[in-house]
Amino acid sequence: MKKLSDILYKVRIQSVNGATDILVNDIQIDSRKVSQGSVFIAIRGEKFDGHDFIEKAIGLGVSAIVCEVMPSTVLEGITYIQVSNSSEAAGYIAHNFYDEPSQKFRLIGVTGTNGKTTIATVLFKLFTELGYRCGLVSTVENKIVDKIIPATHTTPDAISLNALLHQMAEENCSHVFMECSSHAIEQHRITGLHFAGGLFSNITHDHLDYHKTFEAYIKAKKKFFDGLGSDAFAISNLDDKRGTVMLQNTAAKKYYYSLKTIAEFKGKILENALTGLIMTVNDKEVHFRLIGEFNAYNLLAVYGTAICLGENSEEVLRILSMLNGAEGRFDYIISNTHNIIGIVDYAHTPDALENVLTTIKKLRKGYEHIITVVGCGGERDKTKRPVMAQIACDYSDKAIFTSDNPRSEDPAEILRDMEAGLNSAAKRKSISIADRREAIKTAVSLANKEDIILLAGKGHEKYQIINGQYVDFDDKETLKEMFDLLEK
Ligand SMILES: CC(=O)N[C@H]1[C@@H](OP(=O)(O)OP(=O)(O)OC[C@H]2O[C@@H](n3ccc(=O)[nH]c3=O)[C@H](O)[C@@H]2O)O[C@H](CO)[C@@H](O)[C@@H]1O[C@H](C)C(=O)N[C@@H](C)C(=O)N[C@H](CCC(=O)O)C(=O)O
Ligand SMILES: Nc1ncnc2c1ncn2[C@@H]1O[C@H](COP(=O)(O)OP(=O)(O)OP(=O)(O)O)[C@@H](O)[C@H]1O
Ligand SMILES: N[C@H](CCC[C@H](N)C(=O)O)C(=O)O
Ligand SMILES: [Mg+2]
Repeated sequence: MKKLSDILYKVRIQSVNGATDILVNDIQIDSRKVSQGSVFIAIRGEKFDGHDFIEKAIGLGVSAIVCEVMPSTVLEGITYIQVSNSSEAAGYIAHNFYDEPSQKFRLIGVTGTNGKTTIATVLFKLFTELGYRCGLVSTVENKIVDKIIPATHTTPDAISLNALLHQMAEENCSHVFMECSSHAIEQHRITGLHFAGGLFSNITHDHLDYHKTFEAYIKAKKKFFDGLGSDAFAISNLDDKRGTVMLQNTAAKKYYYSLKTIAEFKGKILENALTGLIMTVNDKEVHFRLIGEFNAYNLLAVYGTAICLGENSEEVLRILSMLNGAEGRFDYIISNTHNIIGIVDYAHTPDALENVLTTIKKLRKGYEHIITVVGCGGERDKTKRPVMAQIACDYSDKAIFTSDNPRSEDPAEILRDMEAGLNSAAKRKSISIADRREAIKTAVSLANKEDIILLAGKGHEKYQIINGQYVDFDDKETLKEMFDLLEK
């Protein structure tokens, strides 16, 4: 139970109708979840306007309403708080309601188009190895020390997020590493949180269906750094065109990492192979298990964070050199006798697919063939289908088109969309096999010694959504199974 007036701390209130010294036992942004004694915060969304559900929420017994527009009739016994921005209010209210969890540990936020999951996960692993009790909020999963809590979003809504952070505080976590998606920043899911540090990876064209323009997308990311306090640190990528703009107006102490120029955290790649990266980090030579230039950046971001958090440089590099990356992010296995390299990657956009295939091309010795297995999700942007199919063919010797969560769509129809518009060279290189298991089996059977197979799009996912049903499926396990068959 909390006193309503206490949880309104920092909220920009415009008017109040009713008593604020009442006790409330729950806060909700969804009218379907309210109960007796809840506070219902009405938010205008993409599909619905929470204000339309105020009456329904009152019917279910809520004690207070937080809204931007007062309803035309206000009821006796209900407290109405009119605020200038309900989403922002939800951020503050949730943080207050859950006892300001972010004040109880060091919270580090990671933002950028690519690399968030990798950076946050590697930080979690590093600090766990250093002996701390840690929390993780990420696309793949949320973790409280060793307990896994399934993730529904990259960054959950303000209420779920603060409830999760509260549990982390209860479990005595000292460090929490969290991905901050641009959607989350824009929708105030992280408003009210106290960050000890913020990290920027990079920014490329993405999510423009939501943010509309690239400038708006950049602004959304920058807002995160603008909101950091003077007691925080901010670490940015100096090699990214927007790296300095991100930190332009932050009150936090600024640091940069770079592979190209002088920076606080400076790296230089000495060797970049499928067996790992050899690079210098502030002049110290280290071998890492993570591969690819992009991971050299991720490692510098992680290293910089550890130093800003006061850790010992030698110890940090020693542990980092032993760590693997995040599940399903350039995750690879090698078949025993034939040395076929199988890479599982979450690349599910044209940009990410091109990125991962370019990296593979750079890392291979030259003679190995690349076989790519890829599909496109149902009920998702249809324009990416032919583009991803063409990219797969352009960068591979053979492409196998298959299913990646057709959801309610006909898999054959999605495959036809992928095939449409392929140039003739691409057509010759590609085949379509709707069953993903069969597609992987075919890829393995087509591979010669030391060839490289890329399974793109599903990464860490443990399911395939077909006809709206979740069916167990795991790219990496399936690949292992096929490799084992090969050995027999
Ligand atoms: C586009 C987007 O981000 N949508 C998020 C947004 O939903 P919305 O704006 O559509 O909300 P809405 O359905 O219109 O409803 C408005 C309000 O009315 C309420 N409502 C609605 C119906 C009802 O009966 N009663 C009721 O009270 C809703 O609870 C909500 O508060 O607010 C919801 C609650 O916080 C989110 O769950 C939802 O995420 C949707 C499911 C989603 O797919 N989001 C993706 C795009 C997303 O957030 N992705 C990023 C990662 C992106 C990346 O980097 O890849 C993430 O952080 O996960
Ligand atoms: N620093 C980086 N720069 C460019 N690409 C990267 C970087 N780090 C990882 N990648 C690649 O980008 C993709 C996404 O990586 P990751 O999951 O770490 O990022 P993310 O920002 O969490 O993405 P998402 O928004 O999809 O959750 C992967 O395909 C990975 O191979
Ligand atoms: N956050 C993305 C992930 C897509 C992953 C891919 N495997 C698919 O299902 O299309 C989405 O839901 O659009
Ligand atoms: Mg992520």
